[in-house]
Amino acid sequence: MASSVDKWVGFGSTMVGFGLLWSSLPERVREEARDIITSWTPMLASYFSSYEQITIPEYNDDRQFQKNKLFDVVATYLRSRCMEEARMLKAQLSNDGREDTQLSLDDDQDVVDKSFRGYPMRWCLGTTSKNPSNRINPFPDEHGNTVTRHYTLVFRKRQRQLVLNTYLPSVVQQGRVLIAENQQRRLFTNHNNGMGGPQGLWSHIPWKHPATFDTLAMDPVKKDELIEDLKMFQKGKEYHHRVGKAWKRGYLLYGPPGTGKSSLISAMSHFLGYDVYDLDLTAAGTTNNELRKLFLNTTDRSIIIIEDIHAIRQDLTTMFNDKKKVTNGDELQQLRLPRDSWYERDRVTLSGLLNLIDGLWSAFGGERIFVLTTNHFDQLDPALIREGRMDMRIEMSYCRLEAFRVLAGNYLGITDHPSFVEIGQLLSETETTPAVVAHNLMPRGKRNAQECLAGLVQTLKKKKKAKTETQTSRSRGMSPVERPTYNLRKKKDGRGNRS
Ligand SMILES: Nc1ncnc2c1ncn2[C@@H]1O[C@H](COP(=O)(O)OP(=O)(O)OP(=O)(O)O)[C@@H](O)[C@H]1O
Ligand SMILES: [Mg+2]
Repeated sequence: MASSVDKWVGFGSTMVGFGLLWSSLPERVREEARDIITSWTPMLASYFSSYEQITIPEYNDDRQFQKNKLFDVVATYLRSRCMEEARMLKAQLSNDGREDTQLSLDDDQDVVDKSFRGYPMRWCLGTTSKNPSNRINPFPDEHGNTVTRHYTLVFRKRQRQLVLNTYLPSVVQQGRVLIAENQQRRLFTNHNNGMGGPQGLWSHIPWKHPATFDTLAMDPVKKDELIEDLKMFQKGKEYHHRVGKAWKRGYLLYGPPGTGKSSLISAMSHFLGYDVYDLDLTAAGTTNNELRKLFLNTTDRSIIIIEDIHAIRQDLTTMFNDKKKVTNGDELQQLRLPRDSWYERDRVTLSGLLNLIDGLWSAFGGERIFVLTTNHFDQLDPALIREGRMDMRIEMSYCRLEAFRVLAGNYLGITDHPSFVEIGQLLSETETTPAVVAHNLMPRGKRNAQECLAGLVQTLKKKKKAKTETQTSRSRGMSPVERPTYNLRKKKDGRGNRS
């Protein structure tokens, strides 16, 4: 039996023989052999290794430098789950207008996510330096190469199916929720932004409206019902898919000015973590075609609002009806509309709008909410509000005691006071909007809570008196404007005599 020393001697002479053979080969053959060995090495290594890896590059493709959304989702997930054990961190101010410091992993930092059923998932943030394939090179290193970052997830081979089917989808889901929670909401508008190109269809500013469901004064039953509905909608991806319905929902908010329709939209946006798109159909140049483009350029998880829909309906219907009457250029001139735009396809029409809300186009993307608002429910076209198109109609009405308690809590920090009984009674006898109540509760100068409440009582009493007077004049068949004139005449005639 050969000793171990003999084995090593045999191995050494084989290697020497191989070395001599290698050096006797021509340079070209050696280069080719080197290339083949280099290309086979990772394959062989992965064949024998018990680990696998998935790489998530920061950019989808180095020609366009389009950001890979998954990269941001993973970064956010790791930031919240695995930061504690990381030794090398980077800090920056968040770029959404807030002043928070944001920590993230530094390049080449490894972390292990232990939250997945006890299986260690190793993540590493690495960098790649490549020769740019074209002239665009936004991130050059000192050699002119393109430097980009990527996350690598390393896991055991036998966990492959588990990672692909369960772990990664859960990282994506949690990362998206965290992004939504942390992100500053944005308010988009299509109104006269004056910017060209597809990026310019919408311009946006940070969404700063402070109203939330906690500060919103409305019927508590209706509020709870709406919150439940929103929760169901958010969780409804599977459901909508199963029943073959686009994952979208329509809400119609109606009620007098100052009853909180816009405040409710703000509360919905904060609750869901969605951006808001304020779609102004009367903005210059908005046509059916433009409307589709605008819609295609909204993101998932967004609220698309169309305010004062009753006014839009009138515009649309008027245009639609007038079109049938118009036969020549002179009539177009009379209507003062540009000649070129006087074709249905060049205008926003009711059918164009309905197609967007409920037709084929509405199925584009997912998790979108349409909110239409109006002060004149009775003027709406039935087609616009038919069942199924607007899933929920929410009436925002005048302020009553329950809603008042919320406002008193917001503005004065109190939820009960002896004057609440009288205020509740006066509110039920008048048509007072939450906006008017809120205005009266605003501490002006050195007014304390007691004085604010007393001021509100005075305002409500005046409103009640005015209402009673109006009702009395109506019952006598006179308008309140006529009454003073009548009284004057009654006092004196033209010559100064009493009549
Ligand atoms: N229900 C409410 N809860 C809390 N605050 C309210 C409510 N309604 C009105 N307000 C107060 O009045 C202001 C105006 O309300 P908001 O803009 O939401 O009314 P709106 O119904 O959208 O009115 P409009 O029909 O004129 O657009 C709000 O900024 C808020 O201060
Ligand atoms: Mg409003």
